[in-house]
Amino acid sequence: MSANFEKIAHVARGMLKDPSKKYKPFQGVHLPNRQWPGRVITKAPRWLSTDLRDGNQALPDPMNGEEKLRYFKLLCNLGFKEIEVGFPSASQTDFAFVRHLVETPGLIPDDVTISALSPSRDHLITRTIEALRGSKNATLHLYNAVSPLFRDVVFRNSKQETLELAKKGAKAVTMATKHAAESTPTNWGFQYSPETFSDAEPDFSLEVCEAVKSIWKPTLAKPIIFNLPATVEMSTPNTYADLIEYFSTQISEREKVCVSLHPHNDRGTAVAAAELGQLAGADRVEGCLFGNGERTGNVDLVTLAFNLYTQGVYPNLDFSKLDEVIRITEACNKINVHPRHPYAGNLVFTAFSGSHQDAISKGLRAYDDRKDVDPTWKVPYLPLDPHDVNSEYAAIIRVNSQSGKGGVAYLLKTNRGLDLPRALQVEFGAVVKDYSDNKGKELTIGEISDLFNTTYLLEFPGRFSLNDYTLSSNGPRSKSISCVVDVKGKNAGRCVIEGSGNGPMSAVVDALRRQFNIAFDIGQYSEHAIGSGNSVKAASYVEVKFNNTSFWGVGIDDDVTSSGLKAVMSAISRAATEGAK
Ligand SMILES: CC(=O)SCCNC(=O)CCNC(=O)[C@H](O)C(C)(C)COP(=O)(O)OP(=O)(O)OC[C@H]1O[C@@H](n2cnc3c(N)ncnc32)[C@H](O)[C@@H]1OP(=O)(O)O
Ligand SMILES: CC(C)C(=O)C(=O)O
Repeated sequence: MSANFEKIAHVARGMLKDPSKKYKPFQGVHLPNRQWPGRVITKAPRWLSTDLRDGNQALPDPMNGEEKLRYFKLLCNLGFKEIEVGFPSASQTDFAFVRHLVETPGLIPDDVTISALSPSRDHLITRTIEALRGSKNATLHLYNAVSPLFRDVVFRNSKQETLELAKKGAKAVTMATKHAAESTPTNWGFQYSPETFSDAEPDFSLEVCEAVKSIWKPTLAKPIIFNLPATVEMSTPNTYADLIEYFSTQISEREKVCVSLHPHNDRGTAVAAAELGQLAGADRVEGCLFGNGERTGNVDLVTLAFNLYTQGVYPNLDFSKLDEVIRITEACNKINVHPRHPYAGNLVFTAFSGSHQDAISKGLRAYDDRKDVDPTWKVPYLPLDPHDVNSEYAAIIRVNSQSGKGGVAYLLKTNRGLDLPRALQVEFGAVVKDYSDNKGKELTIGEISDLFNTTYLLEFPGRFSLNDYTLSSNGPRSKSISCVVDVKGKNAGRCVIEGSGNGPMSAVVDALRRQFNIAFDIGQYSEHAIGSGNSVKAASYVEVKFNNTSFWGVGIDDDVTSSGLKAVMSAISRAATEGAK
């Protein structure tokens, strides 16, 4: 055997220039009158989480009982009403876990149905029913593969033998559940999966399902679940939808049948297959959180749920605390959620690039301004409001050398309440870009904030800093100012400067010109409050112009006049430093 593997590995190395001899295109069902392309999904399907079965069987280290219980509780809290809790005939861990659920009062909510999977083998069916018996609601899930490949290679069975295997299993299930019902009051449901449905002849899948149905005899009140797995995803998702529509329209007594999907993600299109499958008539979807499961995984139920939600359809699953869901699934599965995972990855609400940040921050501002009259979510680049999954807006915008002024300004606004005028955004954006380019890494908000303080001399004063001031009025448009100014560098020391003008700004310009012979004009000026109540502060931004060169200054103080004067000192100190360079 090992010699064979070596040989295959040797022959198969490298991609073929002409793969057409080795790989054949999938032949789908002929369905010229297909209806699904014209439909829209308007309601959530029935969901079944198979995290504890298909997900668990695919883990390098399957969950232990404690982890399974934690996961089960999570699934119940999220709103799942059908949960496949394991493959109890496979291991004592699974069997004991299912018994623990059943035997511990209150663990399984009354409206939750647990289900367990069994191959079509008598002793395994008996053991599975042994595990489930006593649960208020339980689904016995029977499966056997029906495709030609499995018939030929795995089972070496004819079609007839495959059909007989399914019938034998179905009969064994009927017998065993009847027997179990004599001693325990379980409300039994039945599910059959023609495994490898996606690669089977559609008419043969139908034939097997009809045979199982005639044994289980579903009613309107107790429909049978036919779960039609894309055990392996075979082709583009439309081909799966065709198979589902074909099955859904051809199966007899459709009203007594729940058509269920179980898409795997081999081609990366399980989500699309599940959505098109619903258009094609399916009522129910099986999958796992974040797409865990065999190989490339089962369909991701989180993505499916949010795909509905962002079309305005409530999915009947509540992922409000998405961070907690991620934490628990990562801990139990020991597999991390990818940072780019739809809706859930820790980078999916994050923009580093300047034009994205600009559009997002404008979009968020526009949304905030109009949401009371029009709550429709329309923000560039963000299909979901991060608040709906408890994410902080601050996490959306992160800064590196690809970022622009808008993102930086957004962070200063959200983290420090500083609403920078556009021209100052441009100036400081360039400062941040230089800094991050040199650093070659993402900047934290702490670093950006420190850089802002250093650049605009908010913590360590520059050449000129305001110590105190007195303002007096000489009439309606005439003010005199006296400022105590600390000077660093040349002529260092403390001095008092005096001047007058039609307001405090023009008065301080006059005072600086008189005392230090500094001639400049005030360009743009703006101020705003930061915070509210007793702790309110004022932030002032001023542009000073020396000939054609402008420098921005920033001042923050409890007192609004003081913040303006500080902004002037900040600007002229920066000009003095730049002039000295
Ligand atoms: C697509 C899916 O995810 S299906 C679910 C798959 N999950 C699992 O297999 C997890 C748990 N499985 C197990 O623990 C084991 O495989 C068991 C307990 C079920 C069976 O173990 P074993 O008896 O040692 O059999 P083993 O796993 O080696 O091989 C499977 C055998 O069952 C047969 N088989 C496979 N599926 C089925 C089925 N649905 N119904 C009946 N027989 C089946 C195979 O043909 C093979 O038969 P063979 O021994 O005559 O060749
Ligand atoms: C048993 C079935 C439902 C399955 O897991 C699959 O085919 O992928």
